[in-house]
Amino acid sequence: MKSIYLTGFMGAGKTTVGKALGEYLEIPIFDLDAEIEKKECCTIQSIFERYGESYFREIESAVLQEMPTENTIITTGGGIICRNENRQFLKVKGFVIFLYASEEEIYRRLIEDKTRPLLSGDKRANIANLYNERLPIYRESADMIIDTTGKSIRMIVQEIHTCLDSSENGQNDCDKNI
Ligand SMILES: Nc1ncnc2c1ncn2[C@@H]1O[C@H](COP(=O)(O)OP(=O)(O)OP(=O)(O)O)[C@@H](O)[C@H]1O
Ligand SMILES: O=C(O)C1=C[C@@H](O)[C@@H](O)[C@H](O)C1
Ligand SMILES: [Mg+2]
Repeated sequence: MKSIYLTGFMGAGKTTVGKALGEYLEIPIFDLDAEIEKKECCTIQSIFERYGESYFREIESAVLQEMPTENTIITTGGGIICRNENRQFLKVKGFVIFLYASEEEIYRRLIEDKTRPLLSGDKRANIANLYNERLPIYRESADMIIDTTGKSIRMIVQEIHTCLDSSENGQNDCDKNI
């Protein structure tokens, strides 16, 4: 089985859902942000502060390509779909599940968060700008879309499981209209 890559905006729940999905499906899981921090011995925030976003994006692409491409769940960072190189990699190597959440819900989930460098400053405006810019790209690069808005982690995991089953049977009608 090709590895499953969870994509979506910051706060969509990739890391949280991915961990629960890995436990449920008994599949190993890697979180790209955590792998980057391990490799650089440094938090994402410090990487941005010390070296800037473009350096971070280089490391992110390199780490993406180091991850197992079979029988694994990879929870990506919210910006993985920004680079064409990454989108091509995901398209060829993986099965991509876009975890959607409404902009309002993203804001609610991240209201107290101080760890995401791209949201420092005017959080509401930064979310709005990035969200509108990225939403079509998440959609286009997805093999499956799951709406997480207002759902518990358990519900989302079960929905993904059901959708994966129907996708294996040649059907994929999960949240196509988002
Ligand atoms: N379905 C959900 N319902 C309520 N809260 C959620 C849900 N999913 C995630 N959260 C909360 O939102 C916050 C962000 O979740 P998480 O870190 O998993 O997002 P992420 O998609 O991995 O973000 P990033 O792109 O920055 O890595 C956490 O506090 C998490 O508990
Ligand atoms: O959406 C983004 O661009 C990011 C999301 C996080 O997962 C981290 O990868 C980093 O904060 C950048
Ligand atoms: Mg995450």
